[in-house]
Amino acid sequence: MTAEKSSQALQTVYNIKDFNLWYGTNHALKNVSFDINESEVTAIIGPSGCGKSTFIKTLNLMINMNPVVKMSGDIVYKGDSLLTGKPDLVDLRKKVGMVFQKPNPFPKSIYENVAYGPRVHGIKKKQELDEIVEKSLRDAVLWDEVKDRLHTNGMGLSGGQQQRLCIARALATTPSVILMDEPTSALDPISTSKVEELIDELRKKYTIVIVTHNMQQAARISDQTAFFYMGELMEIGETNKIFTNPDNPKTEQYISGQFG
Ligand SMILES: Nc1ncnc2c1ncn2[C@@H]1O[C@H](COP(=O)(O)OP(=O)(O)OP(=O)(O)O)[C@@H](O)[C@H]1O
Repeated sequence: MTAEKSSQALQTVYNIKDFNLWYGTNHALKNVSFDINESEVTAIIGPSGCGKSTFIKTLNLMINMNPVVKMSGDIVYKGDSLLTGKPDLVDLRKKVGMVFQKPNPFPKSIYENVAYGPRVHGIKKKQELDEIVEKSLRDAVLWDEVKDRLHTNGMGLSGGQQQRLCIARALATTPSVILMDEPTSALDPISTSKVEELIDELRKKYTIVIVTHNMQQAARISDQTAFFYMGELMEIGETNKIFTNPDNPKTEQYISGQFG
């Protein structure tokens, strides 16, 4: 957390209130409450099965694709309830982009991967699409590597480049939030550090929520860290504090590698 950020009043992007989620009878998230602020990186950490992926998939309601899921409490996104309101899912996913664990470019050209979202949202003019593609690829720090081969297949890029292409694809619809579910776990160390540098750039303009198993990564890149354990939010706080002086003994045990 940078000093200048902590001194500003940050807007709340998500207000999560007493949120519960069940897969059938499996109570996967229990009474989770916390806020996610604009222009911050929030890291979600915790052992396997604690509900990290489930939680991040609720933030753009991707979780609704699973018919056995039931939810209670609320997740309020910029003042609108995602549970009791009637959110327009196309619009929500335009504003809340998502990047997954394994890079998943479409089997199309680099250009088409990035232009796809804006086209779906009604942008047809070639010049406008060209500008969006260039800007998104620049913002994803991929432009220089691909500008001479925009019309070759995105699947032909390296894993790390593919992940930055997926980030460019998410940026192309001008979201305000980017959700990242273990975005570097399939990448080599060099690609990982490139994506981490990119996250450090993106934090200036976007609110980022990242699930990670890598605690050094959470400590390096996030402003606040939420530690989940068996579906409960055990502790949330400023990242420095969570990693140096957590309040909850379970957090201490997890970050010191005693389980997980
Ligand atoms: N599609 C699903 N159907 C039924 N239960 C599920 C489903 N997805 C997850 N669960 C259950 O919900 C709980 C939380 O799983 P989730 O995948 O969110 O944890 P996680 O912390 O992301 O784990 P990992 O770190 O291993 O990815 C687990 O008990 C899991 O078995």
